[in-house]
Parts: sequence; C-alpha cells; structure tokens
Amino acid sequence: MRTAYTSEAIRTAEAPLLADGVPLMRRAARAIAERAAAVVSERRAAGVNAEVLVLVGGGNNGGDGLWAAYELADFGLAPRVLLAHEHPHAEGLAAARGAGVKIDQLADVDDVAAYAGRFGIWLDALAGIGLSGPLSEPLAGLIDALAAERERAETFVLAVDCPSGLSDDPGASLAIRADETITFAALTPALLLPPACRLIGRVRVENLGIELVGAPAAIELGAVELRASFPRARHLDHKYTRGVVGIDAGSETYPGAGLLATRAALAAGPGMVRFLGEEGVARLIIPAMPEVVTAPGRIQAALIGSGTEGGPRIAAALADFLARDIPVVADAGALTCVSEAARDRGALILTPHLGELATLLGCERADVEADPVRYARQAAERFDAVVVAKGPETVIVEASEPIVTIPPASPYLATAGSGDVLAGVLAATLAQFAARAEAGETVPALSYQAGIAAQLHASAVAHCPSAPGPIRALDLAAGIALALGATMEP
Ligand SMILES: NC(=O)C1=CN([C@@H]2O[C@H](COP(=O)(O)OP(=O)(O)OC[C@H]3O[C@@H](n4cnc5c(N)ncnc54)[C@H](O)[C@@H]3O)[C@@H](O)[C@H]2O)[C@H](O)CC1
Ligand SMILES: [K+]
Repeated sequence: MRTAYTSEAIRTAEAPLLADGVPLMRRAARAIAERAAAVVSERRAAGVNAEVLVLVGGGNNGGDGLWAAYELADFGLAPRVLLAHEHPHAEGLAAARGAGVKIDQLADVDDVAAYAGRFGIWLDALAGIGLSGPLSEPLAGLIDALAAERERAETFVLAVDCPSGLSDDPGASLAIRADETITFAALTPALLLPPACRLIGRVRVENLGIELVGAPAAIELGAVELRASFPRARHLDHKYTRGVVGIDAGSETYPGAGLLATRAALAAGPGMVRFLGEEGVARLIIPAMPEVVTAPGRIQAALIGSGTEGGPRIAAALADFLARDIPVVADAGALTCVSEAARDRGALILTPHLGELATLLGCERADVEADPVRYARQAAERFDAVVVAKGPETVIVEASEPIVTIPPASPYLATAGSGDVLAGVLAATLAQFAARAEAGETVPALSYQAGIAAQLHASAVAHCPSAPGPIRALDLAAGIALALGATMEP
C-alpha cells in the first residue's frame, strides 16, 4: 500500500530531526545527485545531450538543488545552476560556488526556454512542499515557460521532492512534467491522486529517516491489500455468514447490465445473490445462473440502478434498500434518485463515472475531469455518501477517511458493461464485509472495502481470455473469480 501525507504532516515529522541538526538537506541532495549522475551516464551512452541544469528557487527545495549541484561537481560532473530567486538558500549557494559550479541568475522569464533548452537534463528544484496557495508570478510564468519547453525538447526532468507547482492539491495542473520524481519523507496527495499524479513520472520516496505518524491523507490499495483483506470462506461459514447481496439491475432497455452485475456478484464469492429487479431480466438470469435466488428475503448489502434509467420504481426500491440499514450501492439510473435529505438510513455508496458525477452536482464534466477529488468530496458531503468516482483513475472518498485509490488499471476497462461488473463486485464485497461485521468482527471503512473491490475488478482484466487486449465485460465478470482465486494461491 502506498500512502500520501499532507505537506503539513511532513513538516511536523521532519521538524524534530531538523531541530537535532540531522542533515536532511544533504541526504536529500545526495539522493538527487546520485540519480542525476546515473542519468548523465545513461544519456551519454545513448549519445544524447547529458548537460545538467539545476533550476533553483528561493526556499529549501532550491537548497536541495544547490547541494545536489555541489555533489555532482564532487562527482566530477559540471552542472550549471539557474537561480530563479533573488535570495536562494545561502549555505547551498556557497557550497555550489565553492565547488566551482557555474551559476546564472534568471534575468527575464522570456529567455528561460532558450537558455534551459541547451541542457539535456533538468533538476527541478524551483519549489517543493513550501508552496502556499495558488502559484503567483514570477514563479508561475517561469514554470509555464519551462513546462512548454520540456515538451518541445527531449529534456529529462528529475523533480526534486515534487514537480515544482505540485504539493497537496491533486487538482493542480501548472507544473513541469517530470520523467522521475524523488520525493522526501512521503508522497503528498498530488503525487498519488489525479490529475496531478500524471505529471510526476516514475516516483521514488527517499525516507531520509523521517517517520510519518497518524492517518495518511490518501492511500493506494493494491494486490497486497486485496490478498490480505478480502473476506474468504471459512470452515464454519453458512450462506448468511458468507454474505447475501441483493441486486436490482438491468431493464427492458439494458437487460445485459442485470446479467453482468449479477454474474460479477456471484464471482466475488458471497453466500447468495438475490436478484430483486425486473421480471424480464430475472427470466434471462435464471437459465444462465440458476443459483441466483429471485425470492425476496434477507440481504446484507444491495446494488440498485445499473442498466436502468431511474424513475419511480427505482427510487422506491432505493428507499426500501436504504431503510433496511445495509450498505447500498447506487449506480447509473439510481444516481438520479439519490436525495440529499436521507440521513437516517443505511450507508449509501455512489458509483458515478465523471460525467454522472458532474450531473449529480450540476456542474461541467470538464471541471470534474480537471479535479475529480474535489468533486467527489463535494458529492460525499452533499449526499452523506461514500463516492466511488470512476475515471482514468479510481478515486474513493468517504468523510473522515483517507482518500482511497488503486494502482493505474488497464484502459480496456473503459468498455460497455465494465461499470455494471464493478457495481456487482462492489455490492458483493460489501455484503461479505457486512456479514463479518454482523459476526462481531472489525472491518475496514466502507471506502477501504470499496477500494478492495475496485482492485479486484481491475485485477480481473489479467484473467480475461483476451488479456492484455480489449476485454468483454462478460469475460471480466468471469475473471473476477479467477482474480480472487489467484489471491488465495500460497
Ligand atoms: N520533507 C523533507 O523531509 C525535506 C524537505 N526539504 C526540502 O524543503 C522543501 C520545502 O522547502 P520550503 O523552504 O518550505 O519551500 P519550497 O522551497 O518548497 O518553496 C518555497 C519557494 O516557493 C515560493 N513560493 C511559495 N508559495 C508560492 C506561491 N504560491 N507562488 C509562487 N511562489 C511561491 C517561495 O517564495 C520560495 O521561493 C521540500 O520540498 C524539500 O525539497 C529539505 O531540504 C530536505 C528534507
Ligand atoms: K521541485
């Protein structure tokens, strides 16, 4: 599991070491210089420009850069430094100067692209976690010019602590895209969550001996957490301790969604799946999945809405599920029926794709795509719900819990029916956790449970017959069982 902490938490964690005189900056600079030296060798061997430019801002991030220039000079390399601030880190500047590093002072932002374009490798030490508020001039204009130049040239950008312009806000977009980022102590949310995380390249955390305590701001759940956390059948189980999930999905217009959600729910391993949707869809399900029960009865989690267009029947069925005080996944058509009012009810889990999230909140899709975390938070607050925002990345928000994401998944998941499969897996997963909670066991937060389900859904792609190419949602549903089985292998 990867975790991200706010810049404030990082500062709190590093403070005692800095107070004790631990040379954190020198350690950081050494890590940067060692990687930069390796890149120099790689680029020289490839016969491409391997000249190093260190871009230095006015804070300690710039200090890291200056000390890295000192280290590179000590390695016998000849980096150049561009000072983008009147008052750079004094000790680092003296050290770099003392090591014979050539140092230029930025005169005019308009010249920076031509100047920087002469170097094949940039160390981006303009700003780190010390950014406060939206980027202001002249740093904003400088970052904008360099960001454009790096896309034009074949520059290798190594970000020091973070691409300058990024820190805690995953919605930040004005930054110099990095090929690699070496960050110190811990990831910040912008390095783990979209869209900012798309700018960091390969990321490495150099802990520097700094210990982060307390709850992270964000977590990324992967195969390890899936293997460790997914509820599995045990010797004394019966179907109710395994978890029973109710599904009301599919419609005359979209019957397939009902089959996909139900098939996926079965594959995720609950004790029983009750299909409680339209009769026309049930008639298609039973021949294909005779183990599905269509009689009403006790359920421990529910899914409603996939493959439906909302309307009074869905609204009534949603209210009925919520009144049972169980976790209820509202997908697709059911999203048009959620209300802000309902509070004293079972847990509501919304699974909008980014377009549905925009509709839910009455805003533009482009705005949601530019900052999904922000809008998922808004929806979680407005509807008192867990929100599983489905986009190129998955972002799961629950009040008072770390934001949950999963590793980048196959773009082939963006196919018709994939959302129905996820909805089925999610509801079946929640039912199994709910059964464990009923038995008095401690279970993780709903957002964590949803992250586990999303990771199971993403990992199922690898078990599709057509993997790693385009997938069919029906294969994906079957792949769920294989993916789950793979987590049980010793
Ligand atoms: N985390 C660690 O363990 C270590 C961190 N180190 C490095 O220190 C920086 C944080 O340094 P800090 O001095 O707090 O600030 P920065 O250098 O990141 O940035 C300040 C720089 O940016 C300017 N600025 C601030 N806000 C804005 C704004 N909104 N618009 C424009 N410009 C802004 C400010 O004027 C300064 O010039 C951390 O990232 C690490 O790289 C330690 O050195 C090693 C251990
Ligand atoms: K930086």
